[in-house]
Amino acid sequence: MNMPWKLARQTAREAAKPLDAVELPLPDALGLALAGGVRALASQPTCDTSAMDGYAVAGPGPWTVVGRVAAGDPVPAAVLRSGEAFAVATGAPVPAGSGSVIPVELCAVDGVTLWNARSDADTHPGHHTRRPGADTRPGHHARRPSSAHQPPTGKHIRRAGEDWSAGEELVPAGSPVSPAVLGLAAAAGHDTLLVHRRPRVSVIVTGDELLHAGPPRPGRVRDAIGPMLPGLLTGADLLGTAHLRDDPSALADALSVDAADVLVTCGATSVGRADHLRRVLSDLDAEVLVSGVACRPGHPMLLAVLPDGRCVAGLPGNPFAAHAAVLTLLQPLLGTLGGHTARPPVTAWLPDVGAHRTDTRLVPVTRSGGLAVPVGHDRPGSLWGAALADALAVVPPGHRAGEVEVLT
Ligand SMILES: Nc1nc2c(c(=O)[nH]1)N[C@H]1C(S)=C(S)[C@@H](COP(=O)(O)OP(=O)(O)OC[C@H]3O[C@@H](n4cnc5c(N)ncnc54)[C@H](O)[C@@H]3O)O[C@H]1N2
Ligand code: MOO
Repeated sequence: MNMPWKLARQTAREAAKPLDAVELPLPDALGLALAGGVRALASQPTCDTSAMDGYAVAGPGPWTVVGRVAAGDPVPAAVLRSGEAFAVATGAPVPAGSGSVIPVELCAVDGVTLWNARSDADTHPGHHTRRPGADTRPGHHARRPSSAHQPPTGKHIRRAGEDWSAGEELVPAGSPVSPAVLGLAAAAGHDTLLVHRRPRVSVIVTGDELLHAGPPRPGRVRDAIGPMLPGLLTGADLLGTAHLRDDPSALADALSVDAADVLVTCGATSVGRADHLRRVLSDLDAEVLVSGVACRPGHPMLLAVLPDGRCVAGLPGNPFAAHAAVLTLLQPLLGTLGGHTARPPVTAWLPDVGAHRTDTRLVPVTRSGGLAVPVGHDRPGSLWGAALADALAVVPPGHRAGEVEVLT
């Protein structure tokens, strides 16, 4: 009795535990799952910092410029008093007592005297914003901006801890380490991250009829699964691919590769004379968790656990059936081993494609604006449809038109 498709996926997700956690330098952690939450080692910003090139000011203007601070400088020892200003660069620490920062393009400066030129222009039409160094002609008081306007407190100052505080959890365990997570972790003070190690996979392709180069001919077909698999082993390390004849003892030997966490077999899942997988697994005392799934294509797929804990994913020999089995069983298993939290399903609206009465159909589609469009060419032996598609739509038994899950 074939297992319902949803239950088979769930079973695969729960078939193993996450692999060991390892501390890796940031670049090596890319794509792995966090084994612990990323906590900030320091607040951001660590001190009150200017968000603009300009002048930090205290109290109402005009102000006297009493100092200067550049990016990379320590926090100035000075404490600004009302009527004082400090020239500041974007990213530089502002002195204690700073009420706000006035961007340089809104300032007028004459020697050490600073005005907020924009407020002057606002209240005295005809006066224009002046850049520092522009001709403000000392002594020509009638032409000087003279407003006592005080910019809103805190304007253009990034206060200490405004983004996050030291100790705060920024990204939860189980999240994938994306490029942005790497940048965030560095910003928060980390040189390394604690992540789950990547599952190691060995692939075993079986079949007397398979060719690995050149055109197919009557009785011989090109191996289409071997070339497809590496790109589908998301988040895993492929140790190697063995090509075997239809020979049970060779299959049993290949399944004893103990460097792998997961062994992926291709072919030999069915009931023909040369289909030895189930018998070999039984001889090896494997526990078969999934033996057939109620889905089209791919129903002979299987999942087993060897006595030493290594998992075996059995992909059917028909190439599109093998693709369906990877998305149904192998990817959820690899996700769990790699410590990845399951992501919520992605859905799209699919027209009526003719559901199966008892089995879930996996249908190659392209997606556009929430709509899934079947691409056809979806016979089990052909990867043509899957190659044109950007997802497989999951069509439950009896489904008509409507929203369905899509696998990518
Ligand atoms: N009596 C039954 N026969 C079959 C059943 C069944 O229920 N009862 N199920 C069919 C379905 S569905 C599938 S899928 C296949 C599964 O077969 P196996 O996993 O045992 O694989 P093979 O028999 O070796 O090959 C099936 C088919 O695929 C071609 N093949 C195999 N490997 C590759 C490869 N790496 N690249 C390209 N093509 C491959 C092979 O030449 C066969 O044509 O069983 C059905 N039979
Ligand atoms: O797995 Mo088979 O049809 O479903 O090729």
